Amino acid sequence: MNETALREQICTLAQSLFDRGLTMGSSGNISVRLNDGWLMTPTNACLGRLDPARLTRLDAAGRHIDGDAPTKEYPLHTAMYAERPQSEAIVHLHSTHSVAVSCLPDIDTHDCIPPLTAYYVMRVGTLPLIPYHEPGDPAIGDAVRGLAGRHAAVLLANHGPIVAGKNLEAAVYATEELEETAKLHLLLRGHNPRTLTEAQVASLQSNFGRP
Ligand SMILES: O=C(O)[C@@H](O)C(=O)COP(=O)(O)O
Ligand SMILES: [Zn+2]
Repeated sequence: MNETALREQICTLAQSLFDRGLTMGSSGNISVRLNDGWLMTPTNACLGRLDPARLTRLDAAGRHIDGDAPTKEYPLHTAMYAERPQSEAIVHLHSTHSVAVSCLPDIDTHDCIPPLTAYYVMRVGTLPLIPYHEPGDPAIGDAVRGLAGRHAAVLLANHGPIVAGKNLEAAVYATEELEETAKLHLLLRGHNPRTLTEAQVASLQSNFGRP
């Protein structure tokens, strides 16, 4: 896809996420890798009303080339890309149920949501928790660096998910699946749900595992 088409795609998918209530106000940010840098959503922009011409372009060193000022989470996005050469896009939202899970005191920090459905395992896999950082804190890059190579999605404590994909559509689908599974997880708390077995998860990973 050329840069013009990528700009249009970012705005179209961002608006779709916003219109369906998957992030609110000016929360959330999206980026896409280019040959020589990245396109990112600007800071303080509403994902429902992005202008393709005002998206931020950063060069390969993370310098602001044109467009509005970048999302304050650009160090988080660039750290994740550095660990994931196979990923071409990243989505961060404040999707309500995922944020709710990120605030629970008793979650498994190595994998915040159990394997409830096959589609969740196929799209998201395991979901580690990154300790709380202030939004925009570049130190979060260090926390992500140890995990993002092995995990396409991580959950920021008391904040929300950040999800990488082989392209923007894949990152959006995975973020949506994470949110729906977070909702299921909260609905099922206290009901001792049957989860997929280790063998079932291993089979899904080998048949459908994400890069
Ligand atoms: O939670 C935050 O402040 C950021 O992670 C966010 O979601 C929106 O920040 P900008 O992308 O800088 O608008
Ligand atoms: Zn955020």
